[in-house]
Amino acid sequence: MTSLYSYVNSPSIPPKALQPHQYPNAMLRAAFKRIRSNLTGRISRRRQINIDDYNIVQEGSAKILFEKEETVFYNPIQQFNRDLSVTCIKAWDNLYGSCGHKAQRKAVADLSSDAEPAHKKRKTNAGAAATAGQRKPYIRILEALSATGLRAIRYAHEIPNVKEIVANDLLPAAVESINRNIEYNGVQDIVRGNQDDANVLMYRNKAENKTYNVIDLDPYGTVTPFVDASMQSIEDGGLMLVTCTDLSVLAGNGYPEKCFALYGGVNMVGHEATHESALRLVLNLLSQSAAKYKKTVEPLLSLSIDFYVRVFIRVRTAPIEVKKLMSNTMVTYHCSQCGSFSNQPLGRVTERAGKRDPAKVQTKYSVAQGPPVDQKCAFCGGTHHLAGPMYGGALHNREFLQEVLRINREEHGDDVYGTRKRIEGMVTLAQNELSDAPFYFSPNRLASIIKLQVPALKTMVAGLGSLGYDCSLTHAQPSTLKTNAPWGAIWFVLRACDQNKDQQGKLLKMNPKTPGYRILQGLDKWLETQELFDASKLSFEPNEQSGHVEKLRKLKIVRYQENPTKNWGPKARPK
Ligand SMILES: C[S@@+](CC[C@H](N)C(=O)[O-])C[C@H]1O[C@@H](n2cnc3c(N)ncnc32)[C@H](O)[C@@H]1O
Ligand SMILES: [Zn+2]
Repeated sequence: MTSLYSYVNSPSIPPKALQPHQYPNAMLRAAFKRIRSNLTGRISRRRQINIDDYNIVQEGSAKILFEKEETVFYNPIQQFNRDLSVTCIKAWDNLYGSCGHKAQRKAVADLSSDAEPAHKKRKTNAGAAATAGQRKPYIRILEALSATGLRAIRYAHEIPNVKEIVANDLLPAAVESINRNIEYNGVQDIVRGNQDDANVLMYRNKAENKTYNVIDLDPYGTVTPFVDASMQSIEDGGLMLVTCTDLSVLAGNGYPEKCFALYGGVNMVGHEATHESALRLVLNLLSQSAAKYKKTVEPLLSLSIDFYVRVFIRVRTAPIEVKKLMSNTMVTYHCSQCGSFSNQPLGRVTERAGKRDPAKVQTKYSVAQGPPVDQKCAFCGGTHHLAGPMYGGALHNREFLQEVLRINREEHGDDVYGTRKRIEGMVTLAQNELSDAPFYFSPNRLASIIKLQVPALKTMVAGLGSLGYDCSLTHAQPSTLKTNAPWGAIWFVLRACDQNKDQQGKLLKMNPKTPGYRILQGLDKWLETQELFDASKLSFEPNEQSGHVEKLRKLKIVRYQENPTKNWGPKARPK
C-alpha cells in the first residue's frame, strides 16, 4: 500500500549517532537539533512526500532518499572515500583545528601540556574548554560538488565541532535531493543546500570575505577547474580534500598532452609508478595554485585508491615556505625499456651559518644543476621519457596518519564505518612508506627483463638493506618496493638473486638487442665508475629492513582492495 505521510515525522528518521568521544556541548547541540527538527517537522507537515517513491540507502550515520529512477549521482563504492574523509576531518580538527579562532586556540593551548600526545591533549582540552564554555562548534565546511548531500549529512552527523556545512551543486535535481535529505536526516541546523556553480559560489564568498575551514572537492573527473577558487576560499590552516577520477589522463598511457594541459605536468606514461606520479601531479597543481596567493600546501595524506586519487592537504599562508616550491618540484627521467628513473629537482636550497652570527642560518635559493642522466639509459641504452613537473616532497604527514589510525581504531566501529578495516590497512601502508623516495618499482617486472626467477620481496629488501639502503612497500601498488638505493644497486642486488651462477653462459643464450642483455653485460663496468657501495657487504640474511617489511606484510590488515561487488568502478553521470 502506498503510504503518504510527512517523512520528517516518520519513525525511520535516523537518530543522531552520538559517538562516545563527543563532548557535552555536542550533546546540547543534539538536543537543540531534536527540538528544532520537531519544530521543522511541524512546519513541514504540509510538505508531504511519498516515501514509496524513494529507495532509502543507509551509509554511515546518514539515511538518503533516492528517486527510484536515478537522477542524481551516487556511487556506493565511494563509501571508502567518505568514511576516510570523516576520519581525516576529525584528525585535522584534533591536530590543527580551531585555526580560525585565535582566542579559542590560545585558550585550548593554555590548557594543554606540550609533552602530551595530540589526541590526549584534545580530550583534556576539549573537556576543559567545554566545561569553561570555550570550545564552540566552529568548523565551516563547503562540499562544493555534493550530488545527494550524503557526504555533507554524514559530516554533520559524525564530526564534532561542525558549525555549518554548505552542500552545493549545480543541478536543480541534485539540490532538491540535498534539501530533501537534509530534512529527512534532521540536520537543518548545520547543513544548508545551495544551488550554484561551485566557482561562482566560492568567488562570491571571497568578495564577502567568507572562508571555509574545510573544502571538499569531489568532482566528475578532474578537479582542475575548481582549484583556484578554492585556494582563495580556504581559511588559513584549513583542510582541503580533493578527488580526481580521471585516471586515464592522470595515470594512463594515452593522453600526455591532456595531462599537461590539465595538471601542468606529464605522468609517467607506461611506468608502473604512474599512480604515484598521478598523486604528485595533483599535488603540484594544488601547490602552484596556492603559491600565487602566498600559500603553501602541506600534504597530510595522499592516496591512490581504486579508480581515483584522493589527497588531503593543509593550506597555510607562509611566503617563506612558498620559496621552497621550486626545489620541491621535479621532473623525472624514466627509461622506456627497463623503467629505471632519475628525479631532477627544479631548484636548490642551501643553508649555511650566518657570517656575523653563525647561529643565524642563511638560506639561499638557486637554480638546479642537471640533467642527472644522459639521453639514453645508462643501464640498457633505452630512450628516456620525461615526466612532470610534479611535486617531489613527502606524500604524507606521519603525525596526521597516526591520528587517523587512532580515531579509526578507538572511535569508529564497523557498524557505521563499513570500510574501517580497509582504512586501517591502507593508512598503515602509507605510514610505513619511505617519505623521501619518490616512486616504486616492481621486482617482478625487473626480474622478467633480466630473465630471472622472481625473487621474494624480502630477499630483495634484505639485499638492498645489507648495502645500507632503506626500503618500504607502497599503498599504491601491491608487490612493489620503494627504496633510496640508486638504480645501479637495484640491478646489482637483483642480479645477485639469480640462482644461476653461470652468468656468462646465460648471457650467451640471451638476445644481445634486449634491455636485459645490455643491463647484465654492462653492469660491472658501470658500477666500477660509480663507487656507490661496498659490494662485499651484500648479504641476503634477514636484517632490519627486511624485518620491517616482513612484519608489515604479516600484519592482519586489508592491504589492497579486493573486488567488492560486480562491475564496481567509476560511475557515469545520471542521464
Ligand atoms: C561526483 S558527483 C559528487 C558526489 C558526492 N560528492 C558524493 O560523495 O556522493 C559530482 C557532482 O558535481 C556536480 N557538478 C558538476 N559541475 C559542477 C559545478 N560547476 N558546480 C557545482 N556542482 C557541479 C554534479 O551535478 C554532480 O552532482
Ligand atoms: Zn633502461
